[in-house]
Formats: sequence, C-alpha cells, structure tokens
Amino acid sequence: MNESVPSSLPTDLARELQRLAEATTLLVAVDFDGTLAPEVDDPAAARALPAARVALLRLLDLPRTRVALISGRALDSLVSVADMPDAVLLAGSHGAETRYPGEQTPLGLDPEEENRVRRLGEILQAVAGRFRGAWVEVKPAGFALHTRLSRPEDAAVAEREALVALRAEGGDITIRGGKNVLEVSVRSATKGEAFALLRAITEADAALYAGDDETDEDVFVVMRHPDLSLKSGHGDTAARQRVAGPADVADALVLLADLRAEATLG
Ligand SMILES: O=P(O)(O)OC[C@H]1O[C@H](O[C@H]2O[C@H](CO)[C@@H](O)[C@H](O)[C@H]2O)[C@H](O)[C@@H](O)[C@@H]1O
Repeated sequence: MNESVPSSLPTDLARELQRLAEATTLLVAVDFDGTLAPEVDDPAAARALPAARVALLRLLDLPRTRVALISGRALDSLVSVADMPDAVLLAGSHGAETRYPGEQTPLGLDPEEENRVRRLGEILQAVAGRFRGAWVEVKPAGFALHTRLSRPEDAAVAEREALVALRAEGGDITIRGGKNVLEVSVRSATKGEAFALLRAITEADAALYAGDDETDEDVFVVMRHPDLSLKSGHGDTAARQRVAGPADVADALVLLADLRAEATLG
C-alpha cells in the first residue's frame, strides 16, 4: 500500500481505492454539492475543494481513466461552478441534460411540458413567498425549493405545503427530497440512469461514485462489483464506504490519483 495514505482515510477504503486503481478502464464519477464542494448558502458560490479539483484533473490526464460529474444542478449551473475541461463528462438535472465530448443534449421540452413547468413554478413561488428564507431556483425542466436559510420548523412546513399543492396539481411530476431542498421536475431522469449510461459510454470495467444526498442513493444501488460506492457525510446509505465530508472525499481522490498514476504509468 502506498505510504502517502492520508491518515483521515479508513484502511479498508484505502485498500479498495488500491484495487480500483488497478482497473483496466476506470470511471471516476462524483456528485458536486456536498461531495466535491462544501455546502454554502448561495448555490452560485459553491466551488470544489482545490485538492479535489486538482486530483480529478490529474485523473483525467491518466491513461484509460475517465472523469464525470453527475449533479442535480442544471447543466449550465454545473458548467459554471465546476469549471472543468470539456473532456470531463457532465450530467446535469439528474441526467436529463448531458455534456459529453462532442455533444450536448438539450432538454427540448414540448409545449405541454412547458405549461406544466410554468404551473409548478407558480405553485412553488406561492409557497416560498409565505416562508422567510425560502426561495425557488429555476431549472430547465423544473425547480428547486430551497429552505436552507429558513428556520428548521418553517422549512418543514414549507416543504409539506409544497408537497400538498403539487399533489393536488397532479400530472406527471417527479419530486425528490434533498438537503434543505425539494426538487420538482417534469422529467423523471435519475442519477442512477445517468451513471449506467456513463458506464456504458466509457466501457469502464470499474467505477468510483461518491455522493452525499438522497438522489445519490439511486447510483449506489445500481453499482456492482468491482465498483466502489462512497457516501460523503451522515445519513442512511446503500454505499459500501463512508467518509465524513468533502475534505475526506478530496483525500480519497488524491490517493486514487496517486495509485492510478502508479498503476498506469509505472
Ligand atoms: O446533485 P448535487 O450536485 O449535489 O446538487 C444538488 C443540489 O445542489 C444545490 O443545492 C445544494 O447546494 C447549495 C450550495 O451548497 C446549498 O445552498 C443548498 O442548500 C443545497 O440544497 C443546487 O442549488 C441544486 O440545484 C442542486 O439540485
């Protein structure tokens, strides 16, 4: 085992990273908020920890190694905050929007979907207007009702009221919970589907996926041996390994970049 293993990492995680580094073709896929980037009040101000970003760029330069970000953010927002080279595969809006080398998939909502998006926006804006600190982030196929800046008791009621109003509206709506956020979309893409597609596109025989939130569980449950699923932070998870948060995720990526360099460059 590499002697530069950061002390914060559990030994069995380091061992699994070593095994992953020896894959013929490796996919390194990571969630953004809460995993690469510590959470902040303004989503536009979130940035990956510098050590994590550098490790991903090193991995990107190594032979038979692909790097991807899978996020609930709108693709434009992910492009802006992640600031990654074009060779990094990006899946935004939980995979409903993608930027893969040489192609960008636009959402292309039909008029009926556009109407539904408009209606969902009205519902969520009405709820947000009743609770101090609550606000609505606009996305191409839906919205995120943010309650991070609300009092916890207000946040719970705001989310409950939004759910009641959305259910009363009916129709084909996908609703997901998250950290201080309720995600509402007229498209039903999941990060698990995005991960499966990325695995197929890259023809990877092993993959790492690290994520921190409920929507990342959709990836953890479709991963298979010899993949490594890594949960960032607390909460129930189907992931095999867990670290405390973005600083430890950065340590894991640094170690993986070191080990992968050894395995592929000698
Ligand atoms: O899938 P992710 O990359 O983790 O994106 C999930 C949501 O992240 C953003 O919101 C969260 O992070 C913000 C910045 O730290 C924080 O202020 C907010 O409370 C969190 O919910 C983003 O704004 C959403 O669009 C993403 O879906």
